[in-house]
Amino acid sequence: MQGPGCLPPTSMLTPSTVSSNFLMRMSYLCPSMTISWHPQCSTSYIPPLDNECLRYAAMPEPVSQPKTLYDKIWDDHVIDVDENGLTLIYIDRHLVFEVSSPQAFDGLRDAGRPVRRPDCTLATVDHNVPTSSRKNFTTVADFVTQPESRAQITTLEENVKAFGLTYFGMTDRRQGIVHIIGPEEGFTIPGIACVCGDSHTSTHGAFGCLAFGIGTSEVEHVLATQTLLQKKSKNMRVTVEGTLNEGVTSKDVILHIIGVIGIAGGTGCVIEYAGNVVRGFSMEARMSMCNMSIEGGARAGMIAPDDVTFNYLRSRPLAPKGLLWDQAEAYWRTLKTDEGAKFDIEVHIRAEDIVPTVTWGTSPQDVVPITGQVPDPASFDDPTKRVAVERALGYMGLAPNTPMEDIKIDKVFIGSCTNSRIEDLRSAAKIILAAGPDGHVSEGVYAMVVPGSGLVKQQAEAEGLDAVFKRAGFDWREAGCSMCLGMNEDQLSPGERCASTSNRNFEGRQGPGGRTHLLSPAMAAAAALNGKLTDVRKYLGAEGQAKLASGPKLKLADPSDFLTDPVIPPPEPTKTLDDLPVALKPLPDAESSSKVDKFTVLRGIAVPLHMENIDTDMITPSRFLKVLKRTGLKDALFANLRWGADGKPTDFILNREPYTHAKIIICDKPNFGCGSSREHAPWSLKDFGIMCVIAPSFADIFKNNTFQNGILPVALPEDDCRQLAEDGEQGLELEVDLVKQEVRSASGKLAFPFTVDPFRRHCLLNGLDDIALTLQKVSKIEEFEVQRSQVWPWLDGLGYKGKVSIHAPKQAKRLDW
Ligand SMILES: CC(C)[C@H](C(=O)O)[C@@H](O)C(=O)O
Ligand code: SF4
Repeated sequence: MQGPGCLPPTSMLTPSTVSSNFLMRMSYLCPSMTISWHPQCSTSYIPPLDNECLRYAAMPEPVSQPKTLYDKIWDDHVIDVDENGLTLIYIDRHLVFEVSSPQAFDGLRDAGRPVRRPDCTLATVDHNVPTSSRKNFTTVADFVTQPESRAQITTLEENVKAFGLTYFGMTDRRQGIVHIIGPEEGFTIPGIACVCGDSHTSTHGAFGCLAFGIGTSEVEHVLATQTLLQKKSKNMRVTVEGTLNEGVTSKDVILHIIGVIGIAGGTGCVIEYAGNVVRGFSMEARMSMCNMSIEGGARAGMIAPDDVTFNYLRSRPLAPKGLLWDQAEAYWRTLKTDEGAKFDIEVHIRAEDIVPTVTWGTSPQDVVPITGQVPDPASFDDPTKRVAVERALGYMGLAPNTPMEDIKIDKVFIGSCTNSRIEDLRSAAKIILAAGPDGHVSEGVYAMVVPGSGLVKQQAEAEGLDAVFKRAGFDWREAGCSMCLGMNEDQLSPGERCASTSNRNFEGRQGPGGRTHLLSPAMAAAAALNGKLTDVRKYLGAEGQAKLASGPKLKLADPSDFLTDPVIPPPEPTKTLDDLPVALKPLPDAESSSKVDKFTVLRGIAVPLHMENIDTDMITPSRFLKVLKRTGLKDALFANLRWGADGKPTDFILNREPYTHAKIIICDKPNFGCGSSREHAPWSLKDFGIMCVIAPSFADIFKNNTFQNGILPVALPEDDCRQLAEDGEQGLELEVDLVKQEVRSASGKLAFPFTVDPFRRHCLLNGLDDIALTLQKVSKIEEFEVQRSQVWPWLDGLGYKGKVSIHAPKQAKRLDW
């Protein structure tokens, strides 16, 4: 239907026939043009039209290659591309929290830069917050007893005031895990580029947007410029078709997928999840899936938006409203992979093959059906795999071939950004009710439920879920990351075994020596009731159904009843640089947070490591993430391997001569630096003196983070790494020559060429600062922002005045790129 005031069909553009890029291109060509959408018929029209506009509007769009969802979103964010494909992309939404931001704000302060788009930035506290009752909360200073946690929280509070950012603090009922609150508030919407200094930013891709984790240096880059320098990832599609078995949730599906593709299976890729099973999932279930894309090594995960997405978002406070909603929805409906679009990797999963799934080892890929057994290392032909399984079983305290259902547990954790949403809590509560009035947490087991946000908690309480949990002996807590990584008091003790709905089971993840089994919320509830890992289907049979039917009835509450807090523009920054408290004054030059040293040729002792999938929890455990600076992390490097429970040095290789002076790591197994985006991992490497890591492959975020800190990641074939590691074993030096792009042994016997992205090489060779380079393109950024406000007007946040100015950096930087 054509609405009144619409243009005649020849100049009428519907979102399905014309791409936003085309509209954008036209508005570039004809700058006086403004673009609007007609609310009733979702038709784009262009008033006022002059002859030039009409000429372009009448031009057919050039026939283009079919595109994937990722291609479309990527293309809509490109500001500038260099000859090597390095692209400056615009970032629409930035979530900030206390762990990965202090050094970034310091960097801004040091350079005299403001936050470019406070209207597109949202901050909260989650990792460090205690989850004990806040009934008697007065101040952070009184409530948070752990001094370093308190310092991180108060530093963020000072920073949001100083820089004028919207903040959900500990007294705000909207506070919660950063990946829960973004979607909950409608801050996350389809089609955007969304980042956060946290690897599980992939969660937001469930809305059909490009969402990925970044390190602290990149957080600073986004705060200062609202852009990022990125290389486009590969397209990967995982299609799940068929009918799910009883008791199988999206958590089981994603664990199964990671088991199939492996922890590095998605490296260098953005995964699109497709198929009837994914389409049938709720937004909560989709978020749990996309959340764990990073555990499959992918940069991001995404699902095309549809009615499920729109229905979830429509009433959210920060989602567009009225005419803007109509415009946005029309655009969002174009965000799907075109017929015939090419994927670099395609994976097909049969839903019928999936049963309730649980991990047995220390990597998210170590999955097994709950009906299965602990694997036997002897059954692995590949010696690397066999050694990895032996190590994992040793850590987990498990004997080969033990039936999974025989494994006793000490603790149960229902929470984390994977599984702490309302549906997760409902599904756990349903199992408790299906156990009948006698259903109770097994003796000797401690079970906790940590809702993902204050609003999830309130909704759960309105639905009576808290009463179900409490009656069954669960501890009902306040929102936060909690035992997912144990930065607050919620931790496992050494040797304790936990059934956990979180996403990482790395060594020491939930506390040094703690043992983690990943599973769904329903499986976690079943484990709590039984005291051991349990097939949830035992509670779903006729008996369970009867108990459910005769038990207390739960009412479903409407989330919009709780989303009633006023939505207000971000506050004005409260401070100028001169009024900042001493702790927030610019850092002295020596500690400046955005300085990169030059890297040309590095010669030094190379420490050999022979483990695959070395994760960043292993490189720098979570208890060292509480620093406010980038330094002081020398002893944090591989801390759980280097220091015994008594604090004394172990015989780990980095504690032995000559490796205490190592400058290079030579690892002969793939996927170095997987897991969390913590930049503390490269910081601790640097503090120890390691300036180069050589390995067969690297996880994407870790690799970016090393470059940002002047550390060179060199990828060489496994066999070359093995030969170099032999020299390392003998305590011989290696030479890494970035000028010639070659690694040589000291004897000159070995010489292996390598390649590095030309831009990154140039920056390292010259010690250049990314942010200063990006700011050279400020006019292109401004131009993009003007177009963005015209084509996607719903993306400007509240309080955006349409004009941002960037202060000149305090010190002159080298800008010769
Ligand atoms: C602290 C943060 C950088 C980290 C991440 O990136 O994932 C954390 O959330 C984690 O889960 O390990
Ligand atoms: S993975 Fe855990 S620690 Fe990291 S953001 Fe999610 S809940 Fe927080």
